[in-house]
Amino acid sequence: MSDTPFGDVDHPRPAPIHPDAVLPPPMSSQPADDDPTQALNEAWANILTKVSKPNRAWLSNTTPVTMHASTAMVAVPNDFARDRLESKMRHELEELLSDHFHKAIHLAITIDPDLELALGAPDHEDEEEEVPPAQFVPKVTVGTTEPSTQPVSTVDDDEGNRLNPKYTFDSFVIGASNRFAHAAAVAVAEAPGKSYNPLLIYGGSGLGKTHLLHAIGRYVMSYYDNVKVKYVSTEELTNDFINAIGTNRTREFRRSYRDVDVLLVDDIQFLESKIQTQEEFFHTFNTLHNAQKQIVMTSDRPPKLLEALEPRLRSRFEWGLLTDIQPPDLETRIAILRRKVAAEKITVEPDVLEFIASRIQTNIRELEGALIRVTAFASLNQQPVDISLAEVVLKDLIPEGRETPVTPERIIAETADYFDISTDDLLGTSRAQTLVTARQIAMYLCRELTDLSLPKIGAEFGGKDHTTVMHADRKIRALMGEQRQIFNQVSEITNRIKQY
Ligand SMILES: Nc1ncnc2c1ncn2[C@@H]1O[C@H](COP(=O)(O)OP(=O)(O)OP(=O)(O)O)[C@@H](O)[C@H]1O
Repeated sequence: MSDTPFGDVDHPRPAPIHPDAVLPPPMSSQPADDDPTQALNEAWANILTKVSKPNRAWLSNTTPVTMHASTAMVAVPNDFARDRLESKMRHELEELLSDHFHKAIHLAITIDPDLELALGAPDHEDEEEEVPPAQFVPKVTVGTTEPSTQPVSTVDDDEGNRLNPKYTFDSFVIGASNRFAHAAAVAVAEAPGKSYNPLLIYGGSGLGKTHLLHAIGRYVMSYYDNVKVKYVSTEELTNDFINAIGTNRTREFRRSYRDVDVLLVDDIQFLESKIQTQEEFFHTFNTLHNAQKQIVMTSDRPPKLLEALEPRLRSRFEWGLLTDIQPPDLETRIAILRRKVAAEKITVEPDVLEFIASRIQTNIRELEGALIRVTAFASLNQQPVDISLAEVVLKDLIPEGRETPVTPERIIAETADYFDISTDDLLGTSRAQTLVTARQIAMYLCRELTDLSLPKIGAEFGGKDHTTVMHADRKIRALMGEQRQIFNQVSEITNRIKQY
């Protein structure tokens, strides 16, 4: 009996192809049948069209190397990609290769760091550098040595942190649909890095996830001394990362995401299929988590349904606490409208609030939009806000019958058509008054009628910044109650969009 790892010495198994083995150079002038490299190139191109969707993105960073007998060698840029191919895709790829070559094919995966450079990927030197542990020291109220149980100062650094001053725990209405998420958010805000880390809040559009994220940030900033809170949407995170790669500033990128005490990341479902950003975020996550810094994320789905997310990232998202937010019941919707009219100091009779709340059931952003339209219409016409008026206004907003989802393309096309301008002009940068108004109305309608986030809307308008969209949204909301012309324009365009 042989003691070699290859079994019987009389019948040695062929030496396995080491992933880093040097294989014969390709002979590109030969026909594909004789040229192993070309044969594999063709097979790989074919496989890219057949591989299952979640796996396809991973293959975009791979390169076929060559064939050697029944072994196909493929290069990937790093360990991360190799792990993924090994653990999730080997079986599928070998099957597809075997089908293509009509014989059993074994896949060998090698790492080619040049590939990473060619892809513009960052160096990995400081992937998970140590950062000092978080220290959350409560602010002390003047005249006492005890920390206040309430936030003791307002957050004056809104610009830097981009936390909406209206999104606080105080302005958040609690109901059965969001009670648990709210309690978890408060627990995290009171003891960041200690109670639940990470906290992940998931649920449908317009249900208050971003509101809670901002409320946590504002609370932490007002309650603790010298804390750094960073709020970011996943689109911004991805863009920052891509820019950092393009300008060789990945170290600065890392510092800006790791030199924080609380990281708030909105809409992490947009990480799906973004392989390099996932990898970068994985290391950022580890660095922050190891230093007991708090991470809070929102998503439209629970992590297990984020199929195109790297498994080790998905499992980390499940380390702490997962909590969902459901659409609010009627009572909560009425309470939200009441809170809203009180905050805006407007008077609307309870039966009208109930009517609006009964008509708009699943999205609180739409609920607020309906209230704005009803009160704007009443103010323009100097009419009391009653049910018959609300019925007229909401008829346009909620057409009878089946509704097809509204897309930004349709909003842009209808708005351009209404103002008799080209879509290029609408999406451009001209400051001519008609174009500015048309652009701002279209942005407002994207905010009101679609589920898109501010950065996503900005991207639809030729790459405008999210703050431009926010400004347009606020401006048109305000103008609707002041200028009949704007109200009519918004209503008519909505009508056309909805009747499409
Ligand atoms: N429980 C609540 N109390 C008061 N206002 C709420 C509540 N829930 C949501 N809102 C308001 O509804 C609007 C939409 O909420 P938010 O933007 O937080 O939703 P979201 O779940 O993050 O949606 P999306 O996934 O589309 O970004 C905001 O103006 C928010 O203040």
